Amino acid sequence: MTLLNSINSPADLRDLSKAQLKPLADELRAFVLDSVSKTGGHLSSNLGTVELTIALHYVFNTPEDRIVWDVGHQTYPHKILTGRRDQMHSLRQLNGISGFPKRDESEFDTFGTAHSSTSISAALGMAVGAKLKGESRHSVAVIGDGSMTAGMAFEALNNAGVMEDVNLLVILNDNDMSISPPVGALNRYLARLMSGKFYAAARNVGKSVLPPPMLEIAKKLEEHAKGMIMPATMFEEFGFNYIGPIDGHDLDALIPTLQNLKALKGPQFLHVVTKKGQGYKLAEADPVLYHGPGKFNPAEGIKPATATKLTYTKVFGDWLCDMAAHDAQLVGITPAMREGSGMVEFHQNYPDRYFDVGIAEQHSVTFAAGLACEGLKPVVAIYSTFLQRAYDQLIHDVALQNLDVTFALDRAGLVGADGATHAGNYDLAYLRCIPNMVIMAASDENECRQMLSTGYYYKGPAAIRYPRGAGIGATVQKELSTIPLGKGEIKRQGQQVAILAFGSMVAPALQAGEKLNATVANMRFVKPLDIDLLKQLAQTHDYLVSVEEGAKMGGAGSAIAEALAELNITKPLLILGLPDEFIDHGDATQLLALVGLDGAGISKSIEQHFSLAQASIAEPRLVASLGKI
Ligand SMILES: Cc1ncc(C[n+]2csc(CCOP(=O)(O)OP(=O)(O)O)c2C)c(N)n1
Ligand SMILES: CC(=O)[C@@H](O)[C@H](O)COP(=O)(O)O
Ligand SMILES: [Mg+2]
Repeated sequence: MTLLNSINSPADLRDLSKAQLKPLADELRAFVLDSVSKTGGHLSSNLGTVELTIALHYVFNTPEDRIVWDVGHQTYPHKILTGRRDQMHSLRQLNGISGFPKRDESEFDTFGTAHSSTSISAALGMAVGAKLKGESRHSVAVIGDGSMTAGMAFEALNNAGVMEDVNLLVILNDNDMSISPPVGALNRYLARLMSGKFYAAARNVGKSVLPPPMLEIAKKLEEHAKGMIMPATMFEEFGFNYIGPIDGHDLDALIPTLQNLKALKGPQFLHVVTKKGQGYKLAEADPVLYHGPGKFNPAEGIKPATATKLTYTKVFGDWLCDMAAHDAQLVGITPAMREGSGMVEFHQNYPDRYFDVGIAEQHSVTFAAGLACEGLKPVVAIYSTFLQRAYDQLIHDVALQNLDVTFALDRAGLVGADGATHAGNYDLAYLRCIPNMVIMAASDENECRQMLSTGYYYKGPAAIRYPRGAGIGATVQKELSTIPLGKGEIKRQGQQVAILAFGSMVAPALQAGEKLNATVANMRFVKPLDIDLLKQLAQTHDYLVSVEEGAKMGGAGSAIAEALAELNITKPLLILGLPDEFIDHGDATQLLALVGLDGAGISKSIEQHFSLAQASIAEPRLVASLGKI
């Protein structure tokens, strides 16, 4: 690893000869594979951006020139070349480096990303910022073909295409893959562009050898010629100078092309073609499996899992198939997360009722609204964090019209290795204030299935939230039974303290309940809240505690506080949940313990808050004066 070890910043890279870049790429690719196999993380996309990363840092004067990586799951080569090689072992772990670009991690991470399709907007902002400040630096957005499908990318193209004198380069990294195979008309269009490869390649050869003044003339001639022999590309119609497609693994093509593009003014568009998983045969053959693997042995590849625990995602996927068999009106929608949302089987079994709409969360929700208008029963399977993108659609298109759409909200709460960008911490707060919404939080696998049926049969918008990964190991019944709307249940009867727990917090609340001899209620519904149960618990206990795996501000605890105020009940209430700060990556169990949301943390908070340690829990009268109904 001699070359790679000598690169501690892109300045070192720029000291290398062009001949050294290919061997460097080989070392970098081997390093990425070795490193990800030890930590887990996004693999296929990173193997595919090795040469592009080298070429960008070689040609552009980073960090003065800005590179904005879309999503940022493909930035491991970038991290390695920008001084973080020795920290890769800590990737996505507590106190380690992030799996995505982060502005406070490195000056080379010009923009924090992880939710897709933001790069062109951000790079355009930087390009206009440079222009307004009289600076001549370049801004480059690198966006994948999957991420290109989102409306936001087109909003940015639309804006950028009329800015004639900005130093903006958009690079489309086309590997003909999203996480799963790409979908939609854009994908079909890009394939058509690829089939015009010969013409495009011929153009590029001319462009890559000509000096800038000649290039301008060549461009004019080419435009003239194109007008006669073939239509301009869509990107040219948007006002960009389109170059490509070129081979994104060929440094001899990438470097001169980037050098030439750097010399041109105005919005430039480079279409590069790469292979997801490049250089590691197993990932090339199955880029889906190797998109975001856990640890594995690269010599053997990922082994089929033996007797893995049932995940909530699988509970949803099974329920979807069963409900689809039961009700022909059911249609399932995913914004580009077929595997992550557990919809592979549904896709296989019900191809005509399965809709992968691409990375288009906003569209997915309004599309569901339209289907509901026609009497169909749409189920939108979406990660809690990605539903944030479709907030107006949820309010304006679904809830306001009280349309019958079921939202299966996966990855609710802390997600672990992906960190703050992907944490589903806000759904309870942002959903709760929307009229007509029913909101449920599953405390175990069987309840998740029951809640999905309950939400499905509720005639209006309903959301069921459940966490990433496995549950507590509850047996899932086969029938499609429901639970009574707006009704919680008491799981443990204690005294003095009543813990009102939501979803994933029921299990640790029960542990705390054992320690404190507290009553524990599984509230089940954040909306409608079980007011009768709340009143009963307030009447029979001295202290109330709410606990949720979500932002404390505006969440389920706030709902309880509001309800108590409306009922004119004065009772000490401790609200436990996630603090008002972004929580970085790390193991989810570890993170929950750190924020005090494990059994020990919950009981400790209760003891401290109500000074229960000093006052014996067996003698409740000693502390009862703190509050009364
Ligand atoms: C708004 C949003 N929706 C969904 C995702 C999940 N996601 C992450 S990467 C990805 C596929 C992106 O495809 P592409 O941009 O082509 O990159 P590739 O994985 O092919 O390198 C998806 C759907 C996301 N990060 N952001
Ligand atoms: C980059 C991205 O957004 C996805 O790849 C995400 O990391 C998947 O998360 P899960 O592993 O929870 O499905
Ligand atoms: Mg792609």
